[in-house]
Amino acid sequence: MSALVLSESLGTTVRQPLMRATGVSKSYGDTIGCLDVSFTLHPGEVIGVVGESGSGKSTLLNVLSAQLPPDAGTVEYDLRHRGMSDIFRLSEPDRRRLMRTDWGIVHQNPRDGLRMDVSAGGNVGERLMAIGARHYGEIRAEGLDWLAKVELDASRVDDKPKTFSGGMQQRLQIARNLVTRPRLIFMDEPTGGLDVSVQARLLDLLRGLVRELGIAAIVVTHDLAVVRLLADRLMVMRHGRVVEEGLTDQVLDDPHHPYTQLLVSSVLQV
Ligand SMILES: Nc1ncnc2c1ncn2[C@@H]1O[C@H](COP(=O)(O)OP(=O)(O)OP(=O)(O)O)[C@@H](O)[C@H]1O
Repeated sequence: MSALVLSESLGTTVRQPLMRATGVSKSYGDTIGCLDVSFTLHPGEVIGVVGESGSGKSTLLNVLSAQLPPDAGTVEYDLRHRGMSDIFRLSEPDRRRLMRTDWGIVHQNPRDGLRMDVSAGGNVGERLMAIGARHYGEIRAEGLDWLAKVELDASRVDDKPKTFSGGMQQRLQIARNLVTRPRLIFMDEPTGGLDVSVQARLLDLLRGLVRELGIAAIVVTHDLAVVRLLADRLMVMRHGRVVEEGLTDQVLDDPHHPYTQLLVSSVLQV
């Protein structure tokens, strides 16, 4: 009997999953996006999804974040007042509320996650208003607090993100996502397209915030350095399937599947 089942039968505390994917598959005509993916994510846990271009990472992330319905399989999420629920069986307003209040999505391109014609403070503040905040002074104070957390100068609060550098935009996108204290964030290549030195600082910042706030995250990247730093667990994808999974350090230091061995060795050769 597994430890989990044993503890359940003994009535002791069992960690409730935050998200559970079961047999998730999605194809585009004859092309496989992802195939039969199953995993469980616990509160505060960070899972990295790696694999080469076209392996199905973005497809999986889009299904998990309710942006793309799967052809088969289920994605369940621990809703605050309803417990584990299939996200694709929720009504549209319920799903929108979940995405607005409990989830965040950090896009690779900050332009996809920010409103470029709204001030930096407004970008953060409007997320608070979307969950019911109304007091202007408090919203502005919280906005300034979050700009400081992501190391943006308070003097830029009224500037529009289109006047920011790529790294600054990405930090603002992170503030906009985290200000509502989501329980889960989805990140697609969060440091893609940034200079190496900017990437390192951003990763440090992200890691600190995710740990401090105890947020769970699913991070999709082809960059093993990103998951080494951020992820507790790894899933390695190839041709839409998960070919290997486990604790990040274990998978990267002692890869079992030949494809993972190739991925790891190709990075070491660089
Ligand atoms: N909208 C689409 N229409 C048709 N095929 C698609 C579509 N999106 C993805 N695919 C195909 O599905 C497969 C998986 O693509 P996906 O974008 O999920 O991979 P990925 O690992 O995220 O790649 P990348 O790292 O390049 O973003 C690929 O063969 C891709 O060509």
